[in-house]
Amino acid sequence: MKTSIQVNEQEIDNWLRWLSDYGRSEEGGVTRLLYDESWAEAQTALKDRMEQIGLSARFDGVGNLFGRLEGTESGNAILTGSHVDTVVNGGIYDGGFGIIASLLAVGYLFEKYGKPKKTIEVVSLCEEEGSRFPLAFWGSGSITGKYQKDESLLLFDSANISMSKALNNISFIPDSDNLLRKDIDCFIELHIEQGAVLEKEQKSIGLVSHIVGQRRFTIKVTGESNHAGTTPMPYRKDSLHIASQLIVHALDKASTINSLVATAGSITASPNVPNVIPNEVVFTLDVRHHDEEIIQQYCENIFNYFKEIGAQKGAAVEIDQWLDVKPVEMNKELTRIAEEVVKENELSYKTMTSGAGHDAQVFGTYCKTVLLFVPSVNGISHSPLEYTNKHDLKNGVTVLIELLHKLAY
Ligand SMILES: NC(=O)NC(NC(N)=O)C(=O)[O-]
Ligand SMILES: [Zn+2]
Ligand SMILES: [Zn+2]
Repeated sequence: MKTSIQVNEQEIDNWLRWLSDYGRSEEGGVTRLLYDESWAEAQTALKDRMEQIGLSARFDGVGNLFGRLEGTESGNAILTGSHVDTVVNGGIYDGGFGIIASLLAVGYLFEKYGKPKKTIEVVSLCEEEGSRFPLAFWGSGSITGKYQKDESLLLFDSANISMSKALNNISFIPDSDNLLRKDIDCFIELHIEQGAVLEKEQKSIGLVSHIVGQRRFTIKVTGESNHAGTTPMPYRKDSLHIASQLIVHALDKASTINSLVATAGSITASPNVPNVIPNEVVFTLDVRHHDEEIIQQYCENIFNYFKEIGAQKGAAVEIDQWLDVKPVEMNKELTRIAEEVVKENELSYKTMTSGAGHDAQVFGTYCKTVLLFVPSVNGISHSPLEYTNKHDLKNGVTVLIELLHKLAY
């Protein structure tokens, strides 16, 4: 039997477009990087929205924003939301949808049923993508104790601005210095799939059983600058030539391992001049698989090769790992309840693994966690072309409302 919940499709779309105006890029995407101006404006505007729907809103010391609807019974809070930051020129749904959906869901429940038994908190997590500083999941990582604030504040972005300076430049008032939350019952994240599986299989909802593990590295190859015309090929220590060989090896090797993916997404050469042999190349490597052992073997293998090539060519190869998130299984019981809701609403669904990283992965090792997907048109994400049909957004919000209703009322 279908339930009587009526969600207005247009309202979801309006709210998403409203949020995406903070950081709108020329290409029609969104760039909201941790602690930049658009980020600060978006969080402040979200705080106002929270207050408008009757939540008591507050920031913690790293800029996570919580909107709390106090329950009538004492006990730990149900947390629902996603991340407010984006990649550079990303889409409007990644992260934003989970926050907007949670606000709409909690607003709807409060209006229709009044106070819940269990406290519900909507969270707009400050950072997940790793787009500005060499760390990711800063929001969920701070709440769950994965990160120590003092150490992370010493990190620098590509413009050489420290995280501590970036944080000081924006004006939000944290309500306490305490980041770690010990009063969370469970975390619910609704997110776009960012892949094409649901669309291809014509399913409305994805129930995530596992999230892949992920490691990220920055690799620096130091060779020697010299004249591009007078230095014969055998005499060179060309850092870009060496880095290319390393990248090709890493990616070719990845292609031979089932389900493993590796990406060299960022590269800079110095001095980056046409007629100078580059003395230094810095590139990143992002490695993912659902089996930690396979990630481990792959990394050992390629980094041995990196060292060998470096030694052979007389160049230094430094490998700095700055992200390590393990593959995580979502909570079976919560996922079963979500499945029940999906079935009650006569929605088609698929149980699946997530190849993208999510805050749910960090919460997943800390408290009961469920991750739900709605389809992405053409599977496109991290792009201004990211899109989800309005009726799919609506299905997601409906499921979230009912799940929260079952858990909190
Ligand atoms: N859902 C995401 O887009 N997550 C991304 N960001 C992190 N931190 O994993 C990613 O790269 O998969
Ligand atoms: Zn993303
Ligand atoms: Zn995301």
